[in-house]
Amino acid sequence: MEKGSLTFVMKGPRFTNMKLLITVDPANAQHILSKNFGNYPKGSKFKERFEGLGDGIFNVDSEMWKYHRKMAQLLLSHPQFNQFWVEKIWEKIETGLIPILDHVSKQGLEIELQDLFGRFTFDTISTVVLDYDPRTLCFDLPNFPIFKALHDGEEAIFYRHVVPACVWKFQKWLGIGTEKKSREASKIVDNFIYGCISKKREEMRKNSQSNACKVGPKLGVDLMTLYMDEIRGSGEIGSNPDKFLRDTVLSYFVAGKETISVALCWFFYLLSKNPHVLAKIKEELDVSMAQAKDHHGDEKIIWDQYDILSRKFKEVGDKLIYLHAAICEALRLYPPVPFNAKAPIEPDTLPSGHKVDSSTQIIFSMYAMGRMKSLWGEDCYEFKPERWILETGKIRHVPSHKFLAFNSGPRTCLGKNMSVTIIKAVVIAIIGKYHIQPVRGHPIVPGVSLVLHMRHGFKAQSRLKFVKNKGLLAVSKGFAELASCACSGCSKNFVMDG
Ligand code: HEM
Repeated sequence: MEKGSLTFVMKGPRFTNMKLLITVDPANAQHILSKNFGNYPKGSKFKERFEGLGDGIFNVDSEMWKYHRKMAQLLLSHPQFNQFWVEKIWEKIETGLIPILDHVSKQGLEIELQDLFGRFTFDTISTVVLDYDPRTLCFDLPNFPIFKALHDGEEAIFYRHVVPACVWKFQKWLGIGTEKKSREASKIVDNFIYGCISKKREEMRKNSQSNACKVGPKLGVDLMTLYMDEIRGSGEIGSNPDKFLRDTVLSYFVAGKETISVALCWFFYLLSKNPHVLAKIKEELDVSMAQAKDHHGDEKIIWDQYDILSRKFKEVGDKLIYLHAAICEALRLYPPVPFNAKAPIEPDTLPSGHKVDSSTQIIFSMYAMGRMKSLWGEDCYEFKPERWILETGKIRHVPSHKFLAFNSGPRTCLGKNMSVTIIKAVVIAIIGKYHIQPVRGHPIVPGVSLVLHMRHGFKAQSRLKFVKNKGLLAVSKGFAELASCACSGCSKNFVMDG
């Protein structure tokens, strides 16, 4: 594609009236996502394919979309919200992720990191969105039906993108294939979310009663509390507030869960293939930690003191320019959302000269755009964080219509900063203490779906790092305190020999 035009047109079988325009041209991206934004809403086709998301932010246009965007911005600028989710993330790292990595490292076991990171982000997103931690991180990585349900839902949506609408609609009518799975998945997801909604209502009721007599626990600063507070008596959300809340919450799960976990997988995979980048990240981290230590003289910061790491995170995290660049670089090569689809309402001519109308399905391939010599240079296939750093040492600004990982224009991802911060926290917590390596011979290739998963998962081995004069790092503080598993389902005790 790169040698010729950056845009080409494909027609589907005659009876389907399918017309696909596939583009990797940044000028087209800028035109569709920003300059002529009004002509490219999500539209009815998108809504049909993603119908399970109902009236959540992903699926809606116009006033409803503005309403969701306003609410999200209200939450993101809430003074306590930032503190709330950063604390929750470190808590999850300390009590969920690290004990499992300690365990597998000491026992010399293999671990499926895609699954592990998926559980970590599920618990984290659930806490941030619902103020409820489902505690799915467990030594045995047992099955939670909600994971399969989310996976089946995603598969069905992807399927709807690749077959003509008449085919999947017929399957839906017959109740077979991915459509059948998706219907069953919906019930599981609904049970989970509606359960959380009623629990939250009960908490709010108790809270308002106890507030009347000025005692009682404070409610969290999560997304659902904010929406519940806002929509009381609001006419903007239709006649079924619980259905509206369910759609809203589900959209955030879809937005955050898989995207961050696959970003983490590809990041650690790239580090394992590029030890020189890992060494530079560690070096930068050591310098920042030493500076933080100097500022707080008496505190001795070591890798397994997550309480101190988390308190210093704001101070240290923002200074980690090389790590930030490495994260952007990984997202360039492996964008968690690998493609995006759009269609115009009115006929239009794209900057590439192609004419489009409402029957044209426009597809951007973010995956291909991240690997184009014309955009990134001859070394575009290399993992080179340096390309993101200016001579002044600051992060280079790359226009979002060229680096589309977080979308561009008015519908830019709202979780961008949060995602980068979560990835930074996990990387900081892991690299100082463990060597992560893919299991030899395990195939690592991208799958074909809405999200850029590793098709066969990420089987890895984790070894405890050897530190000069200290020998193997001790079992983390979090784990030493946790003799039993921290998940919600098993009551196993894991007694570790130091
Ligand atoms: C590495 C992680 C992430 C990546 C790569 C990513 C990427 C994207 C992309 C490509 C879109 C545009 C989708 C579309 O138009 O169909 C998007 C939208 C969105 N993202 Fe993210 N996302 C990430 C994490 C998150 C997180 C953690 C949240 C919040 C919890 C979030 C919230 C949203 C929301 C609310 C939208 C819809 C914006 C709108 O339509 O106005 N994202 N994201």
